[in-house]
Amino acid sequence: MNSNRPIISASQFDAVIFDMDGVVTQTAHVHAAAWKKMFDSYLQQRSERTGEQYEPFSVEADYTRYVDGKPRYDGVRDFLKSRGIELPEGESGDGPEKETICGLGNRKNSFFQEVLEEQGAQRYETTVELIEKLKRAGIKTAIISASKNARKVLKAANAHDLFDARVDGLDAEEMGLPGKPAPDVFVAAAEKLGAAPARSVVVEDSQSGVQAGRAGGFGLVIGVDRSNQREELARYADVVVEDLAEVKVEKNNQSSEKTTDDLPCALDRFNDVTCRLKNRQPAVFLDYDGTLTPIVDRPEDAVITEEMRQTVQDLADYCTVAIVSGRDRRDVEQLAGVKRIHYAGSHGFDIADPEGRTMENRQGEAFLPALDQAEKALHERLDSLEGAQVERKKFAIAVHFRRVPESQHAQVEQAVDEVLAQSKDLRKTGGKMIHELRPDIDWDKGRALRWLLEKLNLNRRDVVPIYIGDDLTDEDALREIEQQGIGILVRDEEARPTHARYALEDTAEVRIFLRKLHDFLEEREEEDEE
Ligand SMILES: O=P(O)(O)OC[C@H]1O[C@H](O[C@H]2O[C@H](CO)[C@@H](O)[C@H](O)[C@H]2O)[C@H](O)[C@@H](O)[C@@H]1O
Repeated sequence: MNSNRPIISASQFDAVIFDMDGVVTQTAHVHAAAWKKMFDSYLQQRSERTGEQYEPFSVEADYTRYVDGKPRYDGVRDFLKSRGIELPEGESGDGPEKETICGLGNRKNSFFQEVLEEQGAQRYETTVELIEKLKRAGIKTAIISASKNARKVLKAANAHDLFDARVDGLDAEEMGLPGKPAPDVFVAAAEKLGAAPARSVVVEDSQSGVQAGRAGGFGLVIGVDRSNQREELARYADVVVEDLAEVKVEKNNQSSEKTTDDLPCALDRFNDVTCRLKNRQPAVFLDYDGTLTPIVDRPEDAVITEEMRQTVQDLADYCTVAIVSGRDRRDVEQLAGVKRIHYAGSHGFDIADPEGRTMENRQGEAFLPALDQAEKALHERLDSLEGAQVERKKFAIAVHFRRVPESQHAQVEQAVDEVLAQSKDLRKTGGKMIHELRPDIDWDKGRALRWLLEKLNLNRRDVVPIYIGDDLTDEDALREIEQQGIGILVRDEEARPTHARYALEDTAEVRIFLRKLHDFLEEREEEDEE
């Protein structure tokens, strides 16, 4: 069993759509018995008439070879050919008594229905267990099938009551839906459940089925490999399992309830990350302080290690990378020293492209006079206070109190509040041992991230934004990509609510994660080139 099990999380998905045959029900033995009954009786009649002897239908040898998975009439034709028999095609309306390809096919179908009634069908109990877990997690389920016998099969397998919605062969005919690999039946099932395809999962055991799931823009496509076709399924599936017992279900951890302590480790779940990246490209957004460098006493001492710098630089060869910092853009550009990437400074008010050209985003300019005034007033009040540090960024001012004795922290805050009171254009935000004054407009790291995605034409289904950050201001960005992307928090000792999905413990783990991501993308590109 795969130790990196795929996860269906209620925070990410509203619905799961199951294919019937091979995923929920096991009807191969029913089909095999019906084929045998039909072919053997036909061969017997023919022998009596012609005097020729024919080898009867063998379930072991002939089923997979001539009829399994094939449209009904193709199966009849191919098996008869193996016995040296050729028959006219006939028409789909031919009665079961007719000696035509269609007639014998229809005879098999009526035997199938008889055998189904006599012997029943079986269901995969691990699939049923998964459906029950999904229900408990509040995730809706639907069943789809191309078969016009689906209702009978489900009833025979005692699986007819398991689902919230159904789109089978009869429904598809009535609705005029094309079959797989067209995605229409899956999309219709999602619609019946009131779920968007992007927030729905498709579970399929056939190649045309996973292809349909991918074509429909479903958020996750799980291939179930029942017949040794892992590679073929993996062409379109995000993940392939041998059995649905491998799939985990996570109940909804509403962001407001979820805390940093609840997050699984992004390194342990790296397989989930690569699953999300199947046929998609990441766009990586990185915070600086606390993420690429450990937090230190003085902001000017937060120097990136050469190893980290090189890792980010290498990653930038394979995907879009941006450093999104609260620092002044030029300051963080210099400290990070990574070339040919995007930089967003002052919490996203100041953005430059990989050539260092400022990107058009002029919202902060109007606030420069207010910031200049506030900077002056803060220096007047705080320069004499031991340990206090006023850090001017182009579009924000940080007041650091990490080195101020705790007994004087209130004094720092009071000074900041007094300066704030003098300006109607600024607002106060917090961070790690800092107070910040920023333009009082609806702009933050999250808005900047969205702006960059739009600007770089990365706001697409085949792009997965990944954001890594540690501070409160990073939550704006983590919230922005909560559904669409992968948010990773660099954890602190103290737990707090978060919009991240995974956690890393420190900057060393951030580097390992980024290196693994680089290696994954590099390997994938090499494989694509082969
Ligand atoms: O968005 P970021 O890149 O994480 O920037 C947030 C703030 O980081 C810096 O301050 C923090 O790191 C300092 C150095 O480790 C530390 O001394 C301070 O206590 C932290 O708050 C930076 O100086 C600020 O301008 C950024 O807003």
